[in-house]
Amino acid sequence: MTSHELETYLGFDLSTQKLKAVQLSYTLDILAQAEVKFDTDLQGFRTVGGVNAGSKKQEYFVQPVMWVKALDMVLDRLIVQGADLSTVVALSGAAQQHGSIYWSHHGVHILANLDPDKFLHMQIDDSAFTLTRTPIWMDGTTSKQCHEMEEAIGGRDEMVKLTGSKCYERFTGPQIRKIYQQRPDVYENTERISLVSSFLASIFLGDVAPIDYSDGSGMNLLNIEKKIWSQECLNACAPDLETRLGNLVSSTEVLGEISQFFVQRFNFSANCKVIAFTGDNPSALTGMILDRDWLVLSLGTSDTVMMTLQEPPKFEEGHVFIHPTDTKNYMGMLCFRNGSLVRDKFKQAEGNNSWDYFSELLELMPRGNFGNMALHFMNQEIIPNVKGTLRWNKDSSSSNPELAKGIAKFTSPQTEIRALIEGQMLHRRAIASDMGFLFGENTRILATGGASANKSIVQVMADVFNAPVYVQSDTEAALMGAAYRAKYASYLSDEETLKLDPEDIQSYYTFFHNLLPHHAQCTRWREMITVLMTQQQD
Ligand SMILES: Nc1ncnc2c1ncn2[C@@H]1O[C@H](COP(=O)(O)OP(=O)(O)O)[C@@H](O)[C@H]1O
Ligand SMILES: O=C(CO)[C@@H](O)[C@H](O)COP(=O)(O)O
Repeated sequence: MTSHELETYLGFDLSTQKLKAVQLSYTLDILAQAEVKFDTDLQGFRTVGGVNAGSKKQEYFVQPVMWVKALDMVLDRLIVQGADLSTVVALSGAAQQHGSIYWSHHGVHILANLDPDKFLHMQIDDSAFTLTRTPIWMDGTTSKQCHEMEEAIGGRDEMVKLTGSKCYERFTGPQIRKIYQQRPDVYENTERISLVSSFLASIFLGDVAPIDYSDGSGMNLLNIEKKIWSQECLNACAPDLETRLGNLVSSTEVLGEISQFFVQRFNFSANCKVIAFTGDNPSALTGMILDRDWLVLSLGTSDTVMMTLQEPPKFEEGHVFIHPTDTKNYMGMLCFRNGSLVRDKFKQAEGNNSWDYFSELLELMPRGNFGNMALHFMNQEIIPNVKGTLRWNKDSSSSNPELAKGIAKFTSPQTEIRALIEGQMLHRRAIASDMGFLFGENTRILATGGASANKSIVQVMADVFNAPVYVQSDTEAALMGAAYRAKYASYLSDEETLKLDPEDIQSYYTFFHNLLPHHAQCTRWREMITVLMTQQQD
């Protein structure tokens, strides 16, 4: 074994409910894994689903000290699992997007002066933060600030054009503005502001870490075409913000070497590199190792679509982030609220509360459902912003008053179920196309999330998207993506790579395919993938 082959990589994912860690070998096999669940492992913080609800409607926060304590624990658990951290050459991480952490002057000082004889949480305690209850992505209390920021820069279209998203309540810019307006003392005393991802990176680095382009795209503050902070948006948010945010970096940037604290307490090598941390959604895209032809369709509680785009679309209701591994490209993300919860309701109402029976009914009807169609937005949908149900049949046309009214109900449960699933898939396809995804011969769909276990639903997906569908059962793409980026960033910063002509430096996608040539598409997941469908004939 060469000395290179002994190298390992570490990835972290600080998601809403838990902190996870994985150590990968040189050949990307899992050596050790550990996790800390906030609700059960850190009960003192009284979280439900990883968060604390505030006294106001839509108010959600977390005490950042809980995350610090979770880091102490997850590293201990990794070691108990047999992890030898002295072999880690690079580490990176992912975290829930949009949350903001407010460092005090003391906090920044403490980061650089950690004592290896003490736990992290005994040093990075409440006094490290000017705000001890940090707003997270679930918080929806900033409608006023969203409106003000859009107004200030010339309207919603301008916000979408500059930052890739209209102002959303959970996005960091409106959240920071709320703190500036409602807690001016806190804002004044805040030395630096981190995202959850850069907060975690900061602890490893022993210094406040820069925000990366991809996660920074979820703030309504970053000009995604120029890859710089947008002065218009900063001005619309809060004064003297740029110095508090610091520089931006690419998501594969080497930030520096790990802090001495970790060398002495956990036996890391002093040369271990800390790579920029990013948001969990961009990190999930890197964990799947997909090229441009792939569309990810996650069928979880809500349905989420992710894609790579060459141009930033001016699309009001989606999110456009700078791509995490190819900064010339963009990542498009669409969220649909009426996903599994609607499918669950139909399973109960029409399918005897059984997925098997639901699937039988779905398969009873042919593709196209004899022209019977439906769209069910039981909750207010995000795209389009509507609520309600519309059913129609092959005789309905725009001149037909039945279309406007909608048909009350189809006559058979199988027609209902087929109309629901075909309607959902057609809707996702149409919006992905509006966002700029180019469907073609090479299109591949990667299905994930709870409902991707249902082969009848996946079959409809293949029919509607007219493309092969692959099912990914592993749900830890964000975590794996973090460890993969650690490896790729090590390659990019390796002396041999730095000598290469820029043309000869491998892209992220090529790098992983060359590394694991026996793995076809979706390298790391191959053993879990079943090709369920090839192209369908009409
Ligand atoms: N066999 C199945 N067929 C269709 N849907 C399923 C099946 N099994 C689970 N689901 C759906 O998966 C959903 C949960 O998906 P999951 O990805 O675990 O959610 P989360 O968003 O919480 O991660 C459930 O609400 C359920 O509707
Ligand atoms: O707000 C968003 C994306 O815009 C969420 O997806 C968060 O990034 C939280 O992710 P999880 O921890 O729940 O996976």
